[in-house]
Amino acid sequence: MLFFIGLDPLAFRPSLLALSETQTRSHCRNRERRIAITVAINLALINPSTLFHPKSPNPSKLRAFTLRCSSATSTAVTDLAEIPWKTSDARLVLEDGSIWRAKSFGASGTQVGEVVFNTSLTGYQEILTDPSYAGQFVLMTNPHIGNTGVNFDDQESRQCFLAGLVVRSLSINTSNWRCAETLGDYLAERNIMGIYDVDTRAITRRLRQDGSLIGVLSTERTKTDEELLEMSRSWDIVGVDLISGVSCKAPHDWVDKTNPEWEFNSSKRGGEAFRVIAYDFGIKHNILKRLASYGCKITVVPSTWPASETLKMKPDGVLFSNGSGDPSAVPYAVETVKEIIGRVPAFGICMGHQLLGLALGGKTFKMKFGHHGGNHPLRNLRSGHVEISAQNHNYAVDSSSLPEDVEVTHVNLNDGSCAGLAYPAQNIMSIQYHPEASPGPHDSDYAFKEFIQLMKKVKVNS
Ligand SMILES: NC(=O)CC[C@H](N)C(=O)O
Repeated sequence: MLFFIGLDPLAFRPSLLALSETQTRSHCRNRERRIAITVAINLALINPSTLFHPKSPNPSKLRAFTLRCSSATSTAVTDLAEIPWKTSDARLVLEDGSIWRAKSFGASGTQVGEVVFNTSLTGYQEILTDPSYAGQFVLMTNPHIGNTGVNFDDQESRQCFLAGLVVRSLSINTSNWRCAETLGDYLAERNIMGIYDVDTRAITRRLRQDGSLIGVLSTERTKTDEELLEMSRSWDIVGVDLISGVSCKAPHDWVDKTNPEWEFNSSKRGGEAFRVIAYDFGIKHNILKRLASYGCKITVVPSTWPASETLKMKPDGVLFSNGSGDPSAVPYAVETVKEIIGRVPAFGICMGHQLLGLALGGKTFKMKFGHHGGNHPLRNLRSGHVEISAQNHNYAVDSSSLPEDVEVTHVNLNDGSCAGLAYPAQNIMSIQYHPEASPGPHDSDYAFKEFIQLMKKVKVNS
């Protein structure tokens, strides 16, 4: 390990830095130019006498190393994702009147959305491409984001639907062998705004205290704070149909292109085949991948696909997917669910769970700040087991509004909210969280197996 006083490339101030020499050498060899640039900047700007090597202080060795890094990267200086000395050029104006100055990355412009915080430590790319985040700014509580760049295999849908990304510290280095481009470039190409160097802890505390807030993100100097505040106060996400903007436009068969190397628990592939119709309210690819892995042949249909057409296709089961926005704002989807349940086994995930709750006669409500992250504990009330789950929702089913014969199967252990339902008489099961995770722990993967067993039971008895 190398310790030295150097220039913190993010804060642009001298700090005590630590680098693994072996790691840094291998980064240089493996064309990881950005970390080499950081090393070169830091080492070039300091007096070798301030270097401290715990094992063998050897300034000449370090100077030689500096030169190697500098020459390896001398043409790459303009490649830096963001220049560290950039000053704030963006504002996040929240509806409560607070103004947060930040630095921009990705796209520029002005964008309105609901600010939510996500506590996942990893998986920012899956989060960016989860359609359930449509209309929302995702604030990552993990302070360091962007260090693995992005690749094109980990996307959860065809595009980024979220309103923007808020991070504390944007990594100027990308270090991962799968990295295809930097996070900043990826967002800019998709016209998604991002900000960094903003106090994400303070914003998170505010959201926890006051609940989710609408905000406006802007890089436009011509817009006054008052104009942006007015914009945030005249926009709302409640009661808006967001699923029609994220759903596919036509039915299509899911072709699983997953490289088996990346597949979680692929041993079940090739088993008994079940024909599943998956309603796309903003479906994540990993739900389809997991179903395929359990032996399902899947046709994905748009959110407006008539129930009568689905029933004509004679599926073994229907999946109601995750999706964006307020479930009570899409009565047409609730009607479709009502027409299907009782005729075919049904499985609802997140938005699908909420729509099933409404179709069964229950009510949904908006939570204070929702659940977004990969560390939510819940209890399976049937088995008594506790699972750590991946969650992403702002609405929930009100357990007390459900008819008596609907069973609450899972409960969130943080706030006691309804995390799962079953209505055995109609072969219905649903969960508020994400058994496919991505990102997140795989404790709940067994839910797919239970859906398979439900379809199998009905198939055998029919
Ligand atoms: N992931 C989801 O399906 C989200 C469900 C719903 N849009 C909510 O925020 O509660």
